[in-house]
Amino acid sequence: MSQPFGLRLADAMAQHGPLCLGIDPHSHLLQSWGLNDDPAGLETFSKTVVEAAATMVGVAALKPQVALYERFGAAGFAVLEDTLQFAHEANIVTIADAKRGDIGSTMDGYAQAWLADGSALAADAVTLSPYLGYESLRPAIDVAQAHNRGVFVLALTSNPEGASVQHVGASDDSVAKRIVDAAGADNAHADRLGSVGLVVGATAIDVTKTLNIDLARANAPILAPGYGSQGAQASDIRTGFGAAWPNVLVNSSRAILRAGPQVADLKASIAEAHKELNVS
Ligand SMILES: O=C(O)c1cc(=O)[nH]c(=O)n1[C@@H]1O[C@H](COP(=O)(O)O)[C@@H](O)[C@H]1O
Repeated sequence: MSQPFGLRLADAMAQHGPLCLGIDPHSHLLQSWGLNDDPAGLETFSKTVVEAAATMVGVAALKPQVALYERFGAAGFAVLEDTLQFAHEANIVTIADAKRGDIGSTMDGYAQAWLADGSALAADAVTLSPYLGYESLRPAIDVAQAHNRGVFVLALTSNPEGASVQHVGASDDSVAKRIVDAAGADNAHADRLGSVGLVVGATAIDVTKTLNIDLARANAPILAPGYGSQGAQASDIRTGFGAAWPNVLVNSSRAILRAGPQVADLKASIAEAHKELNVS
């Protein structure tokens, strides 16, 4: 990769808008597409989604959900490798949603798998969980920077259970605020947009105000899941993120994927989300 991840993502968002399409091959979706819930079905599903995204304007990034490949063991990982490669050849930014987090010494192993050149599983970025301590992620942040790749660190997740950990510390010193500040420090010297991203659920935007979190200052790409199936509305997301909105990548998975299996129907569903989210 010749440019830092943050710049590459900013370019993709300038070209395509703020939509990230999640590739979440749930068993029930494979079934509704008329596919078997097996590695062959997984492959057809994944390739169809990449094909739809690759042949239109509107998808800034693809985010395969690793757990839904991992459930098929080695065969699932082989399909994930091919899917990442297919997206790469189509010039689409990829985010492996693996939510990894470990003590520093073994975190490097995950970093080598998801972020190092030459690894078949390497994506443009990977999601990370900082709940063993933000600094335990340092090996992955370093590998990402060295290879012009990126990370998205969970700060305020879209699920209701996240509050019991992430809101601790209340208004001025919450756990989530510390994560956002730490990412901001890592992005301080980046041009335009840093490569240490944050995950802030589209369903959790209001909390950023009660916790006095200034997302725009972090200079971070912000992955915002929760649009579509989890109920967040496009206009509320745009308003809610305020000054940080230009950095926000809004994920939608099931709400778009259920339009399949025809590529044309998927494209229509992507176009609808793109239109809803796009301010221009
Ligand atoms: O890291 C994520 O992508 C993520 C973080 C979060 O807080 N909430 C969340 O829903 N996600 C992921 O985003 C996707 C949401 O899928 P849909 O609800 O089907 O749009 C799933 O792959 C989730 O694992």
